[in-house]
Amino acid sequence: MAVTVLIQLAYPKALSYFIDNINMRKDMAWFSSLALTMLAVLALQAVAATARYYIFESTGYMIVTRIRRQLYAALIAQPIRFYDKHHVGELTNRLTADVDILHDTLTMGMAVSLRCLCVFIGGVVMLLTISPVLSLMLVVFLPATLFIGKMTGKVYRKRASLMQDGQADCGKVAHEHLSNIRLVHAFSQQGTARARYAGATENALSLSVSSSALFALFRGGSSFLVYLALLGTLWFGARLIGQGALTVGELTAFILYASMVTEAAGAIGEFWNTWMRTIGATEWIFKVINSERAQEAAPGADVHVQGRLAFENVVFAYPGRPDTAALNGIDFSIAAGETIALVGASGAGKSTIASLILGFYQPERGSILFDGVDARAMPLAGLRSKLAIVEQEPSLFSGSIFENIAFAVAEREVTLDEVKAAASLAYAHDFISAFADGYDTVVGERGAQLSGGQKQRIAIARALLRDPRILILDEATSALDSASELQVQRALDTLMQGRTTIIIAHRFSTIVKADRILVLEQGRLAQQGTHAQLVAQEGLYFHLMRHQLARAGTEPAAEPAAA
Ligand SMILES: Nc1ncnc2c1ncn2[C@@H]1O[C@H](COP(=O)(O)OP(=O)(O)OP(=O)(O)O)[C@@H](O)[C@H]1O
Repeated sequence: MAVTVLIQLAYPKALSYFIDNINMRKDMAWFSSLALTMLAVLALQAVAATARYYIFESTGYMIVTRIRRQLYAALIAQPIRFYDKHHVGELTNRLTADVDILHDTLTMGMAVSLRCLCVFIGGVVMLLTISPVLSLMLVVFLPATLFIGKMTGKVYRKRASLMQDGQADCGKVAHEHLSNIRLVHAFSQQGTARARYAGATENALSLSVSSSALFALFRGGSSFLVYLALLGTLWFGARLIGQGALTVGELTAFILYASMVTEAAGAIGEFWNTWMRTIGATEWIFKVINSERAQEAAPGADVHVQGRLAFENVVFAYPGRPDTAALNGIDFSIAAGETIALVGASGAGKSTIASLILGFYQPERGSILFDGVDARAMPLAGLRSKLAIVEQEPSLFSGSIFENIAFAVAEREVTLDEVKAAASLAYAHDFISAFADGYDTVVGERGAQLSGGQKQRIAIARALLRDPRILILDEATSALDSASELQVQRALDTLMQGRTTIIIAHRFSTIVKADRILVLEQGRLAQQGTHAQLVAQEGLYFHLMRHQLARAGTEPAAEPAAA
C-alpha cells in the first residue's frame, strides 16, 4: 500500500516537473528517458496494487469465515428458548447476508479507506509545499465534506440495522414456505406464499430505497463541494500565476493534488457510512457470539443414573408466554424400569414435561430429580447421555443411514458393527441391507427417500445405540399400515426393555399397556394410576378414553384385553 500511495503522490509532482521543462529542454532523449522511468514506476504501481488487492481480499475472507464459524458455533450452542424467538430462515439469512456485509467492509472498504487516508495526508503535505496560500482555499471545503459524511453515517447505522432485520424477515418467510412446499401445493397456497414474500421484500425494499436516497444526497452534496473547491482553486491559481507567484506546472500539480485530496476525503466519508452500516448490520452477530451459551459436554462429565425420575411441585411457563403456566405444580415419581403413559388433551402439557426432562428448559419452581438428585446439580451433557428421545416425526439428516444412526453417540467414533447391531435390534437391518448402498445409502433432506415406518425404525436404532436409562417416546399420531406398525412396535418393545420409559401416548393400545398412566389437564396432574384404577374412578381419564373409543363403538373397560 505504501508503494502505491507514494507513486500516486509522486505523479502530479512529476507531471509538474515535465510541464515546466517542456519549454526549457528541447532534448528528445531526455523526454524518452523520463517516459521510460515513469513507465517503470507505473508497472511497479500495478504490481503493488495487485499485491494489496490480494492481501486485503484473502485476509477479509479468512476473517469472515472465522466470524461465520464463531456465529454458527454460538447459534448451535444457544439454549432452546432462543429458538422459540428466532426462526431458522432468519438465522440462516443472518449467517450469510449479515456476515457478507462485513466481508465487503473488511476487504475493499478497508483497503480503499486506508489508502485514501494516506493519500489525504500526503496530498495535504504536498499542497502546503506547493502553495500554502492556495491551500487555504481547501481548508473551507474539506471539513464541510467530512462533516456531511459523519452526519450521514449516524443515520445510516440505525437504518442498516433495520435493513438487515428486513432481509432476515424475507429469509424467514421464504424458508417457512419452501420447507413446507408440499403443504403449500396441497392447499393451493402458492398465491399466499408469493404475497407474503412480496410483502416482506416490499418492506425491505422501501427501507433500502430510502437509505439509497440518503446516500445519494450525501454523494451529490459532497461532489458539489469538490467541484466548487476546484473552481475556486483555478480562479485563485490563475491570479497567482499572473503575479508570478506560481508556475503553470505547479498549478497543474496543485489541482491534481487538490482533486486527489478531495476525492480521498469523499471516499473516507463514504467509508465512514459503510462502516456505520456494517456496525448496524453486524451488531446482532456479535451480540449472539458474546451471549450466554447452553452447557455442553465436558470431558469426564459422566453421571450415574439408574432410571428413577421425579417431578417435585414443578411450575413452568415458556419464556415466550411468561404469564401462562404450561405446567402448574406437577408432582410424580417414576421407578427405574417403569413405563409411564402421559395422557391428556392437546395442550395439556405432555410435550412440556418431555422438554423439561431433556433439560431444554429449567423449571421456574420445584425440582426434577434423577435417582433422587436435583437435575440442576448434575452436568447437563452427562445427564443427557442417559436420555434418548424417539420423536413423533423422526428427524433424519441428509447424510447416510450409517451417519443418521451413529448420530446417537457424540463422544466417540461409532463402528459399523455397532450400528448394524442397533439396526438389527430395531428390525431395520433387513431393509437397509436391501438398498444397493446398504448403510451408505444417502437419505434425502429430512429422510424424504424413506417410508414413515423405515424412518421410525432408524430413529429407534439411533436410540438403541445411545443405550439410554430413560427413554422418551413421542408416539406417532398417524397410523402406519399394519405390517409396518407391527415392525415398529416390535422395535419399540426391544428398545423399552429394562429402561424407564415415558410415552407421550395417543393410542389406546399403548396406554393400556403402560405400568402407570399420568393424566394431565391444563398443566396439572389430574389423575394417575393403572388403566383399571383410572377407569374405575370414572374421572377425566374415563371421559378421554370414552371420547377416543367412541369412534370404535366401545366403552372403556377396566380390563385392557376388552379394549
Ligand atoms: N415454545 C412454546 N412457547 C410458548 N408456549 C408454548 C410453547 N410450546 C408449547 N406451549 C404451550 O404450552 C402448553 C402445553 O403445550 P404442550 O406442547 O406441552 O402440550 P401437549 O399436551 O404436548 O399437546 P399436544 O398433544 O397437542 O402435543 C400449551 O398451551 C402450548 O400452547
